[in-house]
Amino acid sequence: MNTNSQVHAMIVAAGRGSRFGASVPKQYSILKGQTLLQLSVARLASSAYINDCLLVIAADDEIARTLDFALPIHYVFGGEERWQSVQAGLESIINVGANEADLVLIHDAARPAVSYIDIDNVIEAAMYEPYGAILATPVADTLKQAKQVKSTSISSPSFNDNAHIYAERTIDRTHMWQAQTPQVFRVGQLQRVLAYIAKNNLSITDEASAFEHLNLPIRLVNGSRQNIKLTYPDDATLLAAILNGQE
Ligand SMILES: Nc1ccn([C@@H]2O[C@H](COP(=O)(O)OP(=O)(O)OP(=O)(O)O)[C@@H](O)[C@H]2O)c(=O)n1
Ligand SMILES: C[C@](O)(CO)[C@H](O)COP(=O)(O)O
Repeated sequence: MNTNSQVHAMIVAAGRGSRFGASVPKQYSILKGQTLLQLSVARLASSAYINDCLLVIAADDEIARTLDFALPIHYVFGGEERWQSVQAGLESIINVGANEADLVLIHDAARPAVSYIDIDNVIEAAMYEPYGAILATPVADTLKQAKQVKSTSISSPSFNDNAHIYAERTIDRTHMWQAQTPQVFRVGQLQRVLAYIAKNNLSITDEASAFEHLNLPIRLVNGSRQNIKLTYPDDATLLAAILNGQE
């Protein structure tokens, strides 16, 4: 196993942040005086394995290039789906000479609280893997599978008058983990599995899923529960508290 592979880092930042609902894409929300994107680049910069970073941005992004970053930056335009943004970034990395056995690290711009320890842990784990490794954390809460039921009773004003959500069943959480980023893969292997996703018109929400479609093993590295993704409005308060606590 090539345990001294070069690491090519990319941050995916081409999303719209629709669930967060801000006036600008959430990666440009300000916390502790910087955008989430700048904070996430700074976290990658804390790793000795990472010396520059590819930013995958939207074609109409007018903010990224106005910002200062803690690493030398290159840019590429993303796609409609997150995995297509990753694929665009990967093709750019390959086009500038990445080897098949090199490692590519993919991180969400929306996860600025990742620790350098976790970054180095997942990189070092991937160096001993033929396909890759991702940060993840065991599910802590009881998991419910939900179902929507049209309401027949007098609806409470706080509920949608047409339907309520009910618990259908509980999912055994014994072996359930929540995936995070960074996710780190062999360049050539990620290129192959994303081509499979595209060819078969499949939908995935993380790159590890593409390997799972082909029954290829991706190692889970236990990461901090502080590595949350800014997704919904009330995540901002939690993320600010986490960042303050990490000082
Ligand atoms: N087509 C896309 C979609 C998402 N992302 C990036 O992937 C990360 C995680 O995705 P998510 O949290 O879903 O971000 P958004 O897609 O922006 O959020 P939403 O689904 O609420 O619109 C974010 O940093 C986002 O910028 C991307 O680069 N390209
Ligand atoms: C990649 C990811 O952050 C792992 O949990 C997550 O899948 C991103 O999903 P999103 O719907 O694009 O936020």
